[in-house]
Amino acid sequence: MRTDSSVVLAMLRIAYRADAKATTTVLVLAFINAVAVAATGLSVRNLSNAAGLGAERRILLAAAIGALAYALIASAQRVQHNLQVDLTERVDLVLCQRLNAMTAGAPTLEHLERTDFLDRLSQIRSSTETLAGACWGAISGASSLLSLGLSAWLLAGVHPVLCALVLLAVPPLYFSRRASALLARARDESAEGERRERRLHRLCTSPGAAKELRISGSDQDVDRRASDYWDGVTVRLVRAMRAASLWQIAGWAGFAVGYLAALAFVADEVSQGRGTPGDLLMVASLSAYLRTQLSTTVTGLSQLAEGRHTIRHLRWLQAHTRQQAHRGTTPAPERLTDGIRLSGVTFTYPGTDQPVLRNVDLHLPAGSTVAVVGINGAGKTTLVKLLTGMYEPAQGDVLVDGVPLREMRLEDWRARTTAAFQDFFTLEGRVLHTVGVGDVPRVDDAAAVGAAVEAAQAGEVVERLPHGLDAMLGRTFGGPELSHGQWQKLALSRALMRTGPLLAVLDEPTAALDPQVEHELYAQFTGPGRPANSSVGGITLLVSHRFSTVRTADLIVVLDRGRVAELGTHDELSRGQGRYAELYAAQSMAYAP
Ligand SMILES: Nc1ncnc2c1ncn2[C@@H]1O[C@H](COP(=O)(O)OP(=O)(O)OP(=O)(O)O)[C@@H](O)[C@H]1O
Repeated sequence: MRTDSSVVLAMLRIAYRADAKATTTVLVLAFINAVAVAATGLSVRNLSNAAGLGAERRILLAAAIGALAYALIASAQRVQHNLQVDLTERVDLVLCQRLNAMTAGAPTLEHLERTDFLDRLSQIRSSTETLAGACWGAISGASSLLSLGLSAWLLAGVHPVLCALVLLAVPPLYFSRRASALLARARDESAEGERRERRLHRLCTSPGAAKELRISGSDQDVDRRASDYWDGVTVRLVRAMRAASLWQIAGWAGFAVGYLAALAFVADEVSQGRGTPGDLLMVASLSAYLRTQLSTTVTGLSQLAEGRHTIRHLRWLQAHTRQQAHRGTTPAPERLTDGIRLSGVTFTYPGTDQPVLRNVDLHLPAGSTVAVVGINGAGKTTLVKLLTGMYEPAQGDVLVDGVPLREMRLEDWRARTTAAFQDFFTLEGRVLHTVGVGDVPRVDDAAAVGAAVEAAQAGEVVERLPHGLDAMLGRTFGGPELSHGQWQKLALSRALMRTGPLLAVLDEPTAALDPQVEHELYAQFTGPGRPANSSVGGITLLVSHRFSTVRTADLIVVLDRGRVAELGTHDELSRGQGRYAELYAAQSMAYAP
């Protein structure tokens, strides 16, 4: 009950802020509607009784009240409906904005990789409109209950037993509640299947994946698997809907029996001379309205139940993101003197039980270029995620000049870092913007963007475009589509936009580039043209599988199954008998004549 009222109040508050006049009008109209229904019943009775007596003035008065009540019901309902539709859209927009702010504003990545978070998010996304409309459902329900009360009072005037007609509301209301609970449970249980179905069907329709799927002939297989999930979801939902309909039919059947019994009872009373034909007409008229009112109440309550269900998910998301909030307050340093240290860092991804990094102790000296190497799944990217504050270690600390990252203002630290990843994103639109967002304050600074493009050896990509930095990119924006490698060059340019970062991460940012460009870029990243300026003690961290490209780094870290297996310069490590020497020899052999 408390949840119901809090849903209604929360939605009303948003609607009132969006349009105070419209919200107040809806509330007033709902009240008018409730009173007008009782007035029609009263008018029918008086009209019939006065006609029997031939009292002209009473007939006129009753007819005038009836006409006014009918007119009010018809017009108030229409206006109320139109206002509600408009307000629902506006509340829906506010809810979507809040949802986006909540998911995009969370400082870490954890929530985006948790399936329970994503399932709830997708359920809310598909129900924001219902949630936004839940308060109108409740208001219509309240208005109907008021008119129900007034009708009961009028019916009691005919015969006290007729008060019991109000009890006819109980079966439809009770059974509709059960039906709503059934549907909500089925939707929750279908969330996982829906997520998998969407993922697989998206795969079938994305051009990137479609190439491989067509060649291997597995498109039909993936489509069939997606369809199996779809069928599973549909069967479950249809079954729940059928059961819910049966509950609702049972409720209305109870109402119909009671309605007929009431009419028969009053007809009998009239035939025995204990009532007037007007009484019979009023009972028939009020009972018909009663059914409409009840139907509105049932729909309103179902909407409210769905809204309650959605808001529970919403509150869960809010609590989760609040819990994730980064509480660090220490400003990031202007320059590094000691560097970054990992002290006893252990990390396990949420929802898994195997640590990916285990008890890592590591010092990345200020002003150095550090290369991280290791086989697939060794934990290189995970290390990068911890250094950039995307996750917090379960144990141990990441210390920036002695200050734990969890105590530092994360937005400060992020403003002093830059990164390019192997799985970069393609931001379609103007080239200037695609690259410039790497340093938002200078997003429109053509000179800065031009310099970053040159540093990433992407000048040739831009020169070929019809309007250079002003050209539009991507089919969505009516521009040309670039090759994967060309997009990667622009992504690298984006990462080189920030000047003087304290940490510059290059996590396999050249995987799609030709070997010559890759070699030149790595020579630049480990030489004087490194992205992190050594005058502020900036650290350049390179992640690579190609040992030949990282040999000039000041320090090489070899990760193996989440542990630091070796540490040193290329000369030191290649002279030894360890993993680095072994992998380096294997790669060199592959290139030997
Ligand atoms: N979001 C995630 N949730 C759960 N486990 C993950 C997640 N991301 C990575 N892992 C696991 O963590 C381990 C290390 O992954 P990571 O991406 O850090 O390796 P890597 O050394 O960068 O590999 P690669 O060279 O293939 O890029 C892998 O075993 C992987 O399965």
